Amino acid sequence: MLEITDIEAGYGRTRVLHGVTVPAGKVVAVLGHNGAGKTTLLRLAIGLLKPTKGRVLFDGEDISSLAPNKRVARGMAYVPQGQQAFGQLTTLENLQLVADGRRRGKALIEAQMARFPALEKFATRKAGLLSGGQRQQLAIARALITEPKLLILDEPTEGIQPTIVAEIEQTIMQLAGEGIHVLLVEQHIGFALEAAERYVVLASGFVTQTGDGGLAAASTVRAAMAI
Ligand SMILES: Nc1ncnc2c1ncn2[C@@H]1O[C@H](COP(=O)(O)OP(=O)(O)OP(=O)(O)O)[C@@H](O)[C@H]1O
Repeated sequence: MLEITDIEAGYGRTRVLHGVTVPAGKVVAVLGHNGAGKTTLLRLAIGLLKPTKGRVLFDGEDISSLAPNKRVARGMAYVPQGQQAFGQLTTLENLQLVADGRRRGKALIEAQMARFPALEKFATRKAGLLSGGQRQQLAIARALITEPKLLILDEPTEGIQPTIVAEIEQTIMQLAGEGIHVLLVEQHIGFALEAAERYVVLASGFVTQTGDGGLAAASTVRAAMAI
């Protein structure tokens, strides 16, 4: 699906990613401390940033210079940090904004409401009044309405109450079961490794470790991150 090979990228003259390679996998977790370059890597994956060296492959095709909208059209979806939603619109209206004009738009909304019962419960509530966790579920639901092959999630559990963290973890595992690939940035190592098939650890823009996911990898990762 997505393969990122030997990437150099940054902002202006500042190079942030140095020779970064991310293996393919159903769920791939990107771990690392603040400022390690995790968000930069996701921005590169969706095309908001172009590499100065290296390749981004999607379904075997080099998409390194493809614009973000074209990547979305090919089946990539990106949920940035921060539980973004249109706060003055209701939950349902937020979903309709993405679903309108799509064949089966109504069915796509219903499927996401079935996945996230809180969204159905609060369908008529303004998104600005939802909890952070519910808004994150809304952001993920909006992305899923585009029927992606690959969902890119930037810190989906940041600042969210533990019950919804568990629900989001369940969702990620379900998605993998449905054949949707996930590229995930997370600060919660246990959460990320439990869900991940593969992981990479980034430090100062370099990959310092890569391996198979699963909770057994947690101590190795914590040692690599010195925490
Ligand atoms: N738009 C930008 N212009 C210049 N430098 C940037 C920009 N965005 C990020 N950086 C720098 O790139 C480096 C990596 O930032 P990035 O946000 O990718 O890290 P991160 O691992 O996602 O951190 P966090 O966990 O805090 O979100 C940092 O040194 C940051 O200051």
